[in-house]
Amino acid sequence: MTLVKICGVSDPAGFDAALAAGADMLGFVFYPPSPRALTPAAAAALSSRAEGGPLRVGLFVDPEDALIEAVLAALPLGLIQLHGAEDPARCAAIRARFGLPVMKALGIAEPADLMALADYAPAVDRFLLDAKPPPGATLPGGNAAAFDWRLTAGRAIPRPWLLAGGLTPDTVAEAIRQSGAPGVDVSSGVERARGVKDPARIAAFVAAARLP
Ligand SMILES: O=C(O)c1ccccc1N[C@@H]1O[C@H](COP(=O)(O)O)[C@@H](O)[C@H]1O
Repeated sequence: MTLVKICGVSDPAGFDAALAAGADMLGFVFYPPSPRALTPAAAAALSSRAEGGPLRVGLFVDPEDALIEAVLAALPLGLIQLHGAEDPARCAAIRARFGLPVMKALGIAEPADLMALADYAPAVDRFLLDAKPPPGATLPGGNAAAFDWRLTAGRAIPRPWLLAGGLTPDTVAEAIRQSGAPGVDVSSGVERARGVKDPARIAAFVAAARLP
């Protein structure tokens, strides 16, 4: 079954909808410039709405250790997503220091971009393959931009991976078919306004991703 991550959950309605829809992973953004950013305390309050359930993922962009420490003091995470310019050594250091699996996001626009996967593979547990930020974008992700899904078709990706970037309830099934992705991640495509999750779109996205 396709793994589904709903990212940028920032209010109770979005959290409850992702839970009810059966998402596998929930992403909390700890990157202040994002419209989806949470404080550690706000994320802890949201996360405590349910025991167990989806894996809680902390999304960071070139974080200082102190930020990760502050987040982990407030709530447990199951996975650290690194969505900045962290190199393999930094990924390995974060994984070792915090004893948590790491998912590295990489921007993909052309076949050559997939060559970086081999360098990162020993240092990380998962990959998230996203579009590169479009010109003028101020965030490194969460821009509703897609890359050519055929770039990963038939490619051996050296870690479990999620496809991200511009996915929506209407496109996710075709994206999975074209890319061969074993999992998907979405933020903008399940929002009714930038940074505001839409429960109906979350339900529709998870259902569409799980279609046979
Ligand atoms: O969502 C954000 O605000 C964000 C900020 C900084 C880095 C990454 C971010 N989001 C990640 O980007 C992917 C793709 O987003 P979208 O679906 O195209 O909007 C998202 O799944 C998050 O993992």
